[in-house]
Amino acid sequence: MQTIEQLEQQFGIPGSLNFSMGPSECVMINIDTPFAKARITTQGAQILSYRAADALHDLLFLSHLTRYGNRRAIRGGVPICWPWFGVDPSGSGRPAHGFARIRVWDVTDVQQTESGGIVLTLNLTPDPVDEKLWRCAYSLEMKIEISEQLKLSLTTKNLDSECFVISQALHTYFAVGDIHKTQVRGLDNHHYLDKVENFREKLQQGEIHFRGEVDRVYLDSSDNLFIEDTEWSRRIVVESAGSNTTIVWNPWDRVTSLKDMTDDAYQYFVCVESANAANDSISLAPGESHTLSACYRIMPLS
Ligand SMILES: O=P(O)(O)OC[C@H]1O[C@@H](O)[C@H](O)[C@@H](O)[C@@H]1O
Repeated sequence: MQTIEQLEQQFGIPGSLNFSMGPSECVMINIDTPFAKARITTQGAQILSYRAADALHDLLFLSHLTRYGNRRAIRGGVPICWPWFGVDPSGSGRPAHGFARIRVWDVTDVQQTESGGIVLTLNLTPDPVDEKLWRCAYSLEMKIEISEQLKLSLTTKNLDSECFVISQALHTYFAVGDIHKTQVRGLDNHHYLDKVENFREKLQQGEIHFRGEVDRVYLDSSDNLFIEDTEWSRRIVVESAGSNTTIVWNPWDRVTSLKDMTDDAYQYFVCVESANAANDSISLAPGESHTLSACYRIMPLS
């Protein structure tokens, strides 16, 4: 495992990027650019915070009660669900949303852009500890660009001699001022699987409002999405590529069953996840690769 000293020596940029030890020995990457401040942990290559220089609020929600540490899922920011999204598709009791979010990733590259942004690369490679969970050889790379936008891209490469199938998601927890005053636009007229009603297929009409638990897998959704938050007067633009599925999730009163969130936490976030899931799972032949990416921008709500 890379130590703080090694990381600092190899990748630190005085004044712009440093490494520190967070709770439960999670390595934190602290970034300060002219555009935004951000915090990322090598646990799950998870972005925990992104706050634009002139912004009053973080783009991302992070639970006060989240737990940290090896093989624990962090509640908030941008968890990476990989190599499967949701419950174990084989039904054999493997962890929900795969194992990428509970593993420590390696930092492999840091670049500063001409305008002062930062591009960070983290990699995950097979580890004997996960052999029982996933036998295929792969490489997984996450690139995170911190600039006036937050850009993410997750590339899976099949290094095996056999084909394999993945589903995946960038399970982003967007912070909102008040979920009651939030709507998601861009999914009008799209079919979705309603997980709250045992995956019944339904048709979205108009924008999504939140008045109770929402847990939906939108199919064939590749257009830009807009999270409009009147409490904070901001619109978040979500632009995805390599993805035809969007998950929209808010647990509402089911939050009380989640030990790593306070009972009122559901009021302050919505998950809008760029994904490949359901009929959009990705099959990769040996040597093939696939990139799932997302770009987030904040605009004033006029
Ligand atoms: O508690 P977890 O494993 O992080 O999952 C949170 C939620 O993640 C969403 O993506 C799923 O659609 C929900 O069904 C799930 O409850």
